[in-house]
Amino acid sequence: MTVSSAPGKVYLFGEHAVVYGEPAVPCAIERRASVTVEARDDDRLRVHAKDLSIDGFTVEYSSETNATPDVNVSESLVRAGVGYIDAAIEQARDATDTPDAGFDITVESNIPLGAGLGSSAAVTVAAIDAATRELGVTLSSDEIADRAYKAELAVQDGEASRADTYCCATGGAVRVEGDDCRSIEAPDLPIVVGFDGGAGDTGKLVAGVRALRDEYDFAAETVENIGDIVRQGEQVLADGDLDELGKLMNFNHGLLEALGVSSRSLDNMVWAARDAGAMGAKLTGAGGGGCIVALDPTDETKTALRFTPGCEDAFRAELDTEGVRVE
Ligand SMILES: Nc1ncnc2c1ncn2[C@@H]1O[C@H](COP(=O)(O)OP(=O)(O)OP(=O)(O)O)[C@@H](O)[C@H]1O
Ligand SMILES: C[C@@](O)(CCO)CC(=O)[O-]
Ligand SMILES: [Mg+2]
Repeated sequence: MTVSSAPGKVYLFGEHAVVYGEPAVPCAIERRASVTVEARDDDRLRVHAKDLSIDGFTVEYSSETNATPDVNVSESLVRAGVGYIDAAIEQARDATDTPDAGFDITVESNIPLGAGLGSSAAVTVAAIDAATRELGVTLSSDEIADRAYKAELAVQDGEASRADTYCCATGGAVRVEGDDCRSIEAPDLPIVVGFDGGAGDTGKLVAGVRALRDEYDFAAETVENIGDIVRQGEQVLADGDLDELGKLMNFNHGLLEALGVSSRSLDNMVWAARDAGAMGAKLTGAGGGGCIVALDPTDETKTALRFTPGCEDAFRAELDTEGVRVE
């Protein structure tokens, strides 16, 4: 039996624009997904994901021949739920040259699903690490990141950047621009996360931005402008100027809002954080619902968020310097 875990992440800057080759800066946070893998004697997969809740149902799913999930939902919905695990196992089989390897897999996570904290990347990265180790192969974190990116690409219909998967495989703060992925230095960041209890569909939101970008030149320019914010933000991060970092995060949120990926509850939480004195606040990840990230060294933002209608949870998130690891 092998257990691996990987962290979730927040974006300081650059989500969505990173899909079109602009740079982005995600940071791993101390919330992890953990995947337990046990090799089977046959070629079957049994996935037990007790946290997996899509539109209010929980599923324990086995992809064994003729097996059905223990809930009354369509096969396609369940497939969507376990798609990242299936794609991760495909990568692990390929990496170990064992196309018929079967596994019992258990996923446990304290990263909210579909909420912009990179739960899909964390689950995919941890599953690839655990399954390959279970078969006696140890991949470098760069190779795990590359394979996890390919798995995300497959599930998200060919629309994904390397940012989430590289960040959660490597840990810490990273910079991703196209295929160029690297770790960067970051000062202590007083990160506060607000969660509206909801989720957004990454694939749909990315497709929506692509449609706007194709239709309007100014939407394409908005994407490029996000890239300009990231380039400036990198310098500000290196200087450790948190007030300026916050201003740039606010600007980034405005442009994401313009691209149609915010929501009323995300905007409410962003404004509650700013009113409470946060240095800056923005949505994180694909958007549509889910989480915001704010910078505030005091407890004011966290407290204000807890009293904000539509905010279900608010917590401080420490930068996690460790990426994927075997437990
Ligand atoms: N605990 C878990 N157990 C099983 N599958 C999970 C778990 N957490 C996430 N997943 C998979 O990841 C999917 C959510 O990924 P999605 O990319 O939509 O959101 P996210 O990664 O949380 O947010 P973002 O990509 O915006 O950062 C779930 O539908 C499921 O397939
Ligand atoms: C929206 C997006 O930029 C980030 C999702 O966490 C998609 C991606 O980079 O694959
Ligand atoms: Mg994701």
